[in-house]
Amino acid sequence: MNIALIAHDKKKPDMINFAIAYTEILKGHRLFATGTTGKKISEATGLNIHRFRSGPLGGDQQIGALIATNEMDLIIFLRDPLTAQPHEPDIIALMRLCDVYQVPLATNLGGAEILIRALDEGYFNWRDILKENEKNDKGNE
Ligand SMILES: O=C(CO)COP(=O)(O)O
Repeated sequence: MNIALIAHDKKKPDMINFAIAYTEILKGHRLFATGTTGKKISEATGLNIHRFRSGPLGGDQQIGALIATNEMDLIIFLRDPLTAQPHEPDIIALMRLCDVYQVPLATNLGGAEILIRALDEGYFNWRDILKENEKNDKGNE
């Protein structure tokens, strides 16, 4: 599965602890992240992560573009609900696309824990079926 990991500055320690705790699960998947989040996670865990731009410089939109083509299967986005972000429209756009494409999204650690365990137990296999159907639909166009 393709997993995006994103955290606002005050949530980066939570994200790093999460990535350390679930390294064994995460390393079995393709990982993507916004710039600074990705750098910090790979420094802390050694995980191989494809890094996009930093969030305020377009990273959220880059990940959004992959959601729109159904190439993202899980988004863990530890948002800071108590600090204003200059790129709030990009954040809202990313979350909106998750809703458009039914992509599982966790915006806090509680949800992230549930989703990563569900992923590990195979509850995300429907994503493969969905992507396969989409490929077949395209082939029939
Ligand atoms: O701002 C972000 C998400 O909106 C995260 O960006 P960074 O990972 O570059 O800090």
